[in-house]
Amino acid sequence: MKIAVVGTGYVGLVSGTCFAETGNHVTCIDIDEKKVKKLASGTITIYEPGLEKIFIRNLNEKRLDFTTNLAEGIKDAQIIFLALPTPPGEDGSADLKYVLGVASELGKLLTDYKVIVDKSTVPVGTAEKVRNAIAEHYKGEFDVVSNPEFLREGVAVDDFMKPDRVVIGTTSERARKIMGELYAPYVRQGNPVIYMDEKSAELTKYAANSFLATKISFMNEIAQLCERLGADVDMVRRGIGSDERIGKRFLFPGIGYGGSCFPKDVQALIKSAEQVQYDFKILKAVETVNENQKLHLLPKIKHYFNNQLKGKHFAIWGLAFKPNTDDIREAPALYIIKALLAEGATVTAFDPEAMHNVKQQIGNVIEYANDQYSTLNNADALIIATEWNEFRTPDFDMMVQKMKHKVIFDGRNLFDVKAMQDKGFYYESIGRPKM
Ligand SMILES: NC(=O)c1ccc[n+]([C@@H]2O[C@H](COP(=O)([O-])OP(=O)(O)OC[C@H]3O[C@@H](n4cnc5c(N)ncnc54)[C@H](O)[C@@H]3O)[C@@H](O)[C@H]2O)c1
Ligand SMILES: O=c1ccn([C@@H]2O[C@H](COP(=O)(O)OP(=O)(O)O[C@H]3O[C@H](CO)[C@@H](O)[C@H](O)[C@H]3O)[C@@H](O)[C@H]2O)c(=O)[nH]1
Repeated sequence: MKIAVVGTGYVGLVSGTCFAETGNHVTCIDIDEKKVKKLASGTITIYEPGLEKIFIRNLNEKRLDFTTNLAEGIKDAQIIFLALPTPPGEDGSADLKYVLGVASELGKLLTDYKVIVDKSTVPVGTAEKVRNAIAEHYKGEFDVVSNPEFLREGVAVDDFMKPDRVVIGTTSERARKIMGELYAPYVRQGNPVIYMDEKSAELTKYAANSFLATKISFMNEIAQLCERLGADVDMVRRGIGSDERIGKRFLFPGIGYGGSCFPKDVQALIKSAEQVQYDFKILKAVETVNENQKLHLLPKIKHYFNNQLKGKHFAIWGLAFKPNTDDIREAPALYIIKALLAEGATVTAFDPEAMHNVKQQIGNVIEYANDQYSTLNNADALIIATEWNEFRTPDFDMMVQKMKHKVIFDGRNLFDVKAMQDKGFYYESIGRPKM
């Protein structure tokens, strides 16, 4: 099939590459000239495990190409995906200006039947708005389908190639057939395609993210209780996770959920509810808990240093909002850094993939180290903000040699509490006894 993908960010690039991998011809379109130039010349623009290999393969086999020209990019496409940003607007609701802007441009360009697919995360009613924006300029036949994306950064290729499910929202038989054909290679791997109407598909995406965010905030509150009552959240997590109705996944407490999706999507669903006079109480609490959790380590740190952080030097391991990505959008580490700097402390940080993005965003207000151990020179304490695998079994002897004090505040519960005590560290983590 011939496919166009408008927007070549995390979702657009992964979707486009993975659609090419199953034999389709994909043209990716982006307004960012620099990005398109890089991609067209074979340089990948995001860090996503496993993506580069299939990106290069499909580029070389001429199933994948890149352009800034929308008209050229969609000319031969049977299906046009919109993988455009939907950032929070001023009031927190999803800003549709990118999606509707492109829809309107498409209206001026269409000359024959095409399926336009909302892959972006968009509020209920957006398919209708996209349809209207196109129909304002184009009187011929076309369909608008909602096909939300559920991939996670860091495992995006796997999630896309072997999705738990594919949700296709359309009431058009013609569009349903085309979308069914496109996703057939994935269905053959035993994963369901779930067909529904556009509105239900749109809401499914927000419901999924909000439910997962709720799970995390719930566990973060259980962790708070554990700290106050002397229980161990690791034990509680295992104890409840083995109940199949609860499930083992997404029960890890930490320093709050970040990323480009959960914070904005929870906020957008609260706003959508407000617009139909519904007060989504649970989600509001989920958001508040998360805001507090991002700085949960701060009082612990301040307490340890007798409220005197001025002049103290902190090492930070991990800047990305989660491991295996260079994405720092809403990364808890950035909130911690801001708070430490405001208290007069200094920071040296290391992240395997995200440092270039942090440098771009906050510049040289902190120092950047070339490896995890170099952050520790003269550090009064180490703060762990992202659970990269390489942080899990560090050389503790080397750490001790470099650090001024053997103090660790772990926002991701990487180490065994008792083992840290045996090694002589002062070690505080989330929802577990402190040693
Ligand atoms: N990042 C994720 O893990 C993820 C997963 C599922 C769904 N989503 C949703 O997918 C959508 C896209 O997210 P993302 O993370 O890929 O965003 P992104 O910011 O990484 O990428 C968006 C791209 O669109 C381009 N763009 C902006 N305006 C354009 C225009 N007029 N024409 C062509 N290109 C244009 C930008 O230059 C950018 O490259 C959002 O709605 C998001 O909520 C994201
Ligand atoms: O038990 C857990 C699991 C996750 N997190 C945090 O939650 C955030 C989000 O993690 P994750 O869901 O793995 O990453 P995303 O790439 O943001 O993916 C989410 O957001 C995407 C964009 O909408 C969806 O497509 C995915 O299905 C959804 O998982 C991160 O800050 C994690 O550290 C926890 O604190 N505890």
